[in-house]
Amino acid sequence: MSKKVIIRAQNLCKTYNSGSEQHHAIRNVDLDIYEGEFTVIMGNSGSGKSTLLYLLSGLDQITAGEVYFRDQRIDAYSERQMSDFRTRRIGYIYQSINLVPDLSIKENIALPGYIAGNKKKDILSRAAELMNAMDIDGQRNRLPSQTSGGQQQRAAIARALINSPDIIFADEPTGSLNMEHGTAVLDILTDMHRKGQSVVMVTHDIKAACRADRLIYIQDGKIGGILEFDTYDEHQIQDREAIIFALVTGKE
Ligand SMILES: Nc1ncnc2c1ncn2[C@@H]1O[C@H](COP(=O)(O)OP(=O)(O)OP(=O)(O)O)[C@@H](O)[C@H]1O
Repeated sequence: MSKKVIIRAQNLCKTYNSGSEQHHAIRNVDLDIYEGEFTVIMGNSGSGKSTLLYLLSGLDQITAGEVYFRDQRIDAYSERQMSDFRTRRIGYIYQSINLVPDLSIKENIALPGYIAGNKKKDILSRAAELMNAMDIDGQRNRLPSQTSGGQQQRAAIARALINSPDIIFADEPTGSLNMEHGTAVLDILTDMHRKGQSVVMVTHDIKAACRADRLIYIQDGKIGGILEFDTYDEHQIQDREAIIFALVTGKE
């Protein structure tokens, strides 16, 4: 069966201008992200991973090239279409978690549902289902500051899922977590992917990268290599780690 493309980038470029200086962060990238796959993006610090994630998800404007979501060109969207795309089609998980400090865990999770204009009853039942799945039911009425980093990141994942997005983008979702919490978050993402969710995750962590169906290595704003794997199986983790390590160190 042929794979379906969910996000396509063609000749994608991003240049940052700071004063008289220009920095070409993404340089002529052609890339397909497939429906239902767990795609991982790796690369050195400053190689352009976060920038690429922002461009593929429509969170930042491209300098040149084209970005497609299925057959629609998102870089040509009107402001209204883009806002609708961001609210309904994608879920974004930030390394810094980014929960609203004055809202409870439940209110944070529900917020994008209200922004999308969904019915309160539906939002609350979906939020309850997600809090249960993320094991944060007991924290529902607490402020983020009254919960652990792992619970906050699980709440951020629930928030990203509230509108049942077509694709989840996660920028180093385990970066601020200890190993136990980080593994729990990876297990949740892997489980979502097994149920058919398309996931794109940036990570520095080779163990986390082992969850990938497809690994994209970014080097100086270009694609430096791509690895394709079979379905993730914990028993193959050491082999997979060695393959990823060889790609990453061979390119540095
Ligand atoms: N707003 C900006 N203005 C100017 N330069 C920027 C801006 N944002 C990023 N850059 C530069 O673009 C390059 C790519 O940045 P990006 O954040 O995408 O890298 P990254 O691979 O995600 O890095 P890290 O792993 O350290 O998070 C870097 O050299 C960075 O300094």
